[in-house]
Amino acid sequence: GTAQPAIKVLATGGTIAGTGESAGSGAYTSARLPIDALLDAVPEAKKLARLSGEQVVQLGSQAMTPEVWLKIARRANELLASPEVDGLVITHGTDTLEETAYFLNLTLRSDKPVVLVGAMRPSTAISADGPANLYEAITLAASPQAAGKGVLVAMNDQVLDARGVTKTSTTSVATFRSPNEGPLGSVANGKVELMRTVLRTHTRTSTFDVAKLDSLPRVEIVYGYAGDNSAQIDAAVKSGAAGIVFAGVGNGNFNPAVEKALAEARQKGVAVVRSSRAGSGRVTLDGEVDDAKYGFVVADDLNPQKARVLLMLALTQTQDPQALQKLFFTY
Ligand SMILES: NC(=O)C[C@H](N)C(=O)O
Repeated sequence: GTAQPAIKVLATGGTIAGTGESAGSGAYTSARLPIDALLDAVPEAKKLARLSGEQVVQLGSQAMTPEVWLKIARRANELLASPEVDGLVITHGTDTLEETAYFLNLTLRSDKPVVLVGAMRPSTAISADGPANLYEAITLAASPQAAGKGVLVAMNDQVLDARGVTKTSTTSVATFRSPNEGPLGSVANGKVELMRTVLRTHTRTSTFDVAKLDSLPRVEIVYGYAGDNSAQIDAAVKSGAAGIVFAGVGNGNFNPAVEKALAEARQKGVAVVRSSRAGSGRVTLDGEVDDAKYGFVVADDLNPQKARVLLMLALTQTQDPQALQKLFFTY
C-alpha cells in the first residue's frame, strides 16, 4: 500500500502536558511532560502516521509571546518546506491557542495540514482529554481533507478553523467554538468529516512574511464599558503603542470620552481598530461610528485578540487606514 504520511508533532506546553498531585483535584501545573510522553499516551496513532516529536518551547500558553509565535512560525515553515514532512500537529495550551493558531494561519507558507491541539484537563486527571484530542489531531493532520484549509484546531471531536475559533469556557472540555460560522466538521473514531471550507486568505497565499521579522509592532487591547473614562487608551498611547484594538460595546461602539481619546491617538499616528466585546457578530462600517472621519478600521468578525494578531502583522506592511481596512476584509 501507500506509505503512511509523515506527521511531525511540535510541542509547546499547556495543560495537555500538565500534571497534578491527584487525579480528582483541580490543582495542577501545565507544561511538564515532554513530547515523547504525550506520544506514548496514544500508541494507536502510530497506525495512522509515521510520527516524530519535537519540543519547541515548554510553557503554559498564558505565558505565550509574539517572540515565541515567530519562533514557532519559523520552525514550522522549515519543516513544511521539507519533502520529509506531510503535515504538522502543534500541541498548545488552550488559553491563547486561538491567537497562535491565527498567527500561524497568516504566516505559514504551505498547503500541508497544520493542526493545533490542547486539552482542558491535565494528563493525570480522571478522563484526561489530551490523549483523545491528540489522536484526533493526528488523524486530521494525516487526512488529505485537511490540506489547503489553513491552520485547523482539533478539540473534543470538532474541527475548527484558526480564524473563527475561540475559547468560550474556562473549564469545559467543549470550550472551543466558532461563534460566527460554526465548526468545519468533525474528527472522531479515526474519521474526518469536513462539511465546509475556508474562503478568507491564509497560509500559502498570505502576504505576511515572518522570515525577515525579529519582532512585531506593539498593539494594545482596550476593553470598553459603561462609564469608560478613556484612561487605558491614554496609557496605551503614552506607552508608545503602534496600534490599539478597542473591544467596544455592541457594534464596536464607545462613549464621547473614548471617541475623543481614540481621535487623539489617530492624530499621533496610532492605528485604531474597532472590535467588540460582544463575543460574536461583526463590527460594521455602516453602524453608528464615522470611521472615515478619524481613519478608524473595523475588525469585521475578528474578536479583539484575533484583531490584535492581524493588526500586528498588518502594521509591518502599512499604516494607511484604507490599506489596513482592506487587510481586515481579506484575512
Ligand atoms: N487548558 C490549558 O491548556 C490552560 C493552560 N493555562 C494553558 O493555556 O496553557
